[in-house]
Amino acid sequence: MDFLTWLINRGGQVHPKLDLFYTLPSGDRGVVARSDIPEGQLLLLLPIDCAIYIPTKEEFQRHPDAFPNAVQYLREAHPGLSPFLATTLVLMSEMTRGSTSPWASYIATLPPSCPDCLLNWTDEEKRELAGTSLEQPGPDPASDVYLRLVAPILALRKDLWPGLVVAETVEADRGSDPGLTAFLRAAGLVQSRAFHLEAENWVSGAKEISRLEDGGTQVFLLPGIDMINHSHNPARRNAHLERLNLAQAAAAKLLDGTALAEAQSPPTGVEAFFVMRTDKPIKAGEEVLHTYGNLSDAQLLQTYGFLDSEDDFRLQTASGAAAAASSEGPSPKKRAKAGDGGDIGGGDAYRNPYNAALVPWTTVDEVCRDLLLSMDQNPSASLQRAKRKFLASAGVLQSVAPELTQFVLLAREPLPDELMTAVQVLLMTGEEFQELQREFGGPTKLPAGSKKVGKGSQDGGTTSKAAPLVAATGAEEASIPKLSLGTTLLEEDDEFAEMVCIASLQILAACMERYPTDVKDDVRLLRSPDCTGRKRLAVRVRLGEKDVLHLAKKAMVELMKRLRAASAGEGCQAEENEESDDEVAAAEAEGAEELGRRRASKRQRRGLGAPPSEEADGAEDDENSNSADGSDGEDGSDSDDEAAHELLMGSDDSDKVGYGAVEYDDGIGEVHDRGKPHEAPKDD
Ligand SMILES: C[S@@+](CC[C@H](N)C(=O)[O-])C[C@H]1O[C@@H](n2cnc3c(N)ncnc32)[C@H](O)[C@@H]1O
Repeated sequence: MDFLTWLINRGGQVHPKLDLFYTLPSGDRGVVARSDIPEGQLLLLLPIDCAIYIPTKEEFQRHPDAFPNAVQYLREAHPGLSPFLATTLVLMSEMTRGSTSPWASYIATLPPSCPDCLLNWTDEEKRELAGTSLEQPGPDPASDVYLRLVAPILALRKDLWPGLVVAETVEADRGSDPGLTAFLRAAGLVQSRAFHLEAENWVSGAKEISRLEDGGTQVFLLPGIDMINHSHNPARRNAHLERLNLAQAAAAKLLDGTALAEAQSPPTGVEAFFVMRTDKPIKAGEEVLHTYGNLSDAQLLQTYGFLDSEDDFRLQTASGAAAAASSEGPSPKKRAKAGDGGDIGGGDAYRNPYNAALVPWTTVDEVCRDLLLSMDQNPSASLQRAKRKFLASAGVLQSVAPELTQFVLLAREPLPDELMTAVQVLLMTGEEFQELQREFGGPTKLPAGSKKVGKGSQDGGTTSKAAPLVAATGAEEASIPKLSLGTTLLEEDDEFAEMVCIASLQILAACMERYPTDVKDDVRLLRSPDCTGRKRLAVRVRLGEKDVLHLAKKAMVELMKRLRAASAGEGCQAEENEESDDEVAAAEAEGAEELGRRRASKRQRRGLGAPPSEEADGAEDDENSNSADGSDGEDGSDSDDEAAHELLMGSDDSDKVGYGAVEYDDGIGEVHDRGKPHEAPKDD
């Protein structure tokens, strides 16, 4: 049966003017309007029983027979399996059932593979990603997950995956193992095509909804709807996806004329609908596009195997022409100086505003310790431990395995407050740290007068004056307040501020060093006509990360200049200053020893949050400057009854895989760890 007939027989709808399987000039497939389609029109409607997904316990208990046998088995025998892996196994099951599968018509529409997904990259190709957040040290994660988690399940219930030969070891040649080959194809398809209910995604900053009770975000393979491509560019996007319950769909008269409307009662399990509608008029020949989320280049590459068009990310020109995507570009004067193209890359520069760079806690810790050592301070191991524990309990580091925390720097927020807070705490003397702990009063007690704020709406806390001491984690429901030092202490103590700025610049420099190529090499490569395919994708990912580090460095220099100006009483506006690489370099080269000598005489700083006082400074000069050891430092909308859910695409198991994996360790899902103490800025 052809796909459209299958869909309509099952109560689905497709706009008659849509070509679902159009071959685009790029060779990829996409959905295109055959003739003009007005705004607000229904493009596709899909009853939920057409989707392949793992139901919640409640959904499953309501209609256990409405789901395929593989779903029943996995729900009952492997409830702890990540939704990503479980959905992959269900898809594999339907694929191996061939024409007997109720999804055979859908499966026939699927591409043979997701060509550039990282799962398909050779080791040599992956080496181009060295130093980036996509670098995968250690064994191939897909083969590892297959052997560890998937193969034993396949072997136990051969009837659910008929005809699949399961090897006990993975051959060096991946292609020679049919079980692994089938798994890689299904995993790539789920990764590049599945939707989750609203991104619980640090890049988009969206809310967490629709999770399975064992953790992990539900993912849905949505036949037909998954033919629609992504665009990051709001000017090109023209459609969006919603999930409606039965009453909502009926009220909107969406079911009129469908097989469902004629049925006396809907088939069991059909309690929701996925609906794709036009946001604006679509012209004949135009491609239907929606967004898979506000994703960094690394996320797009890892999950979907492509990057957005460079044209969509072109930075503003000196003449002031609007950038397609960047919401905050440098001033025209600065752009002109940078070659009309922004920070790195010269005149042809572009920037994905959702790009990110990761700064590992271990680098932050090491740089701060080395800086203190160079200043003749030797922070004891117990003080270091106490600080780490405190930062974890105060929400600055992830609570599970805080040492695996990676701070997320975004192009739009290059100096996250969590990083600045961590650096400040690490550079505090033992007395200062004790005082901070006393004032903070532990992770659940707010100091009097402090207030909870959602950080996402702030300016990133990097240059804001007198940031509140305690900020909530950003989510409305967050109950644990989070330590946020802002720049108050830096404004009060210029030498401490210098230490923090120098350490931060050294941290950024250390992160830049982990890439085997420098920015100039990458820019040169991108300009070369030979840099195509996967190599170009890799170069763009690493250049995007370096760009974020570079932005962070610039922001740090701005902060340093502003603090120095404020300290000198000039009231100078840092924004007006023209920074240069020389100044950045000079800031980095600042002698820590000299700073240490100056600071040693003022070790006992005034109380946290207290107003600056000359007497206090004078008194401090006579105090013993040795640091003491610190004390221990212990010291929705998922309901079907609600309005339509916004949906974003993605096999969002990312809090379970990749960095700092906690509950699941699939190792092959998305790259970014939601456990990171980072709250992304809201989408525009
Ligand atoms: C959900 S599928 C979309 C349908 C897909 N084009 C097909 O032929 O089946 C996602 C995949 O489409 C491709 N894709 C989507 N948006 C794209 C874009 N803006 N540029 C390039 N490829 C894109 C990528 O291969 C991605 O993994």
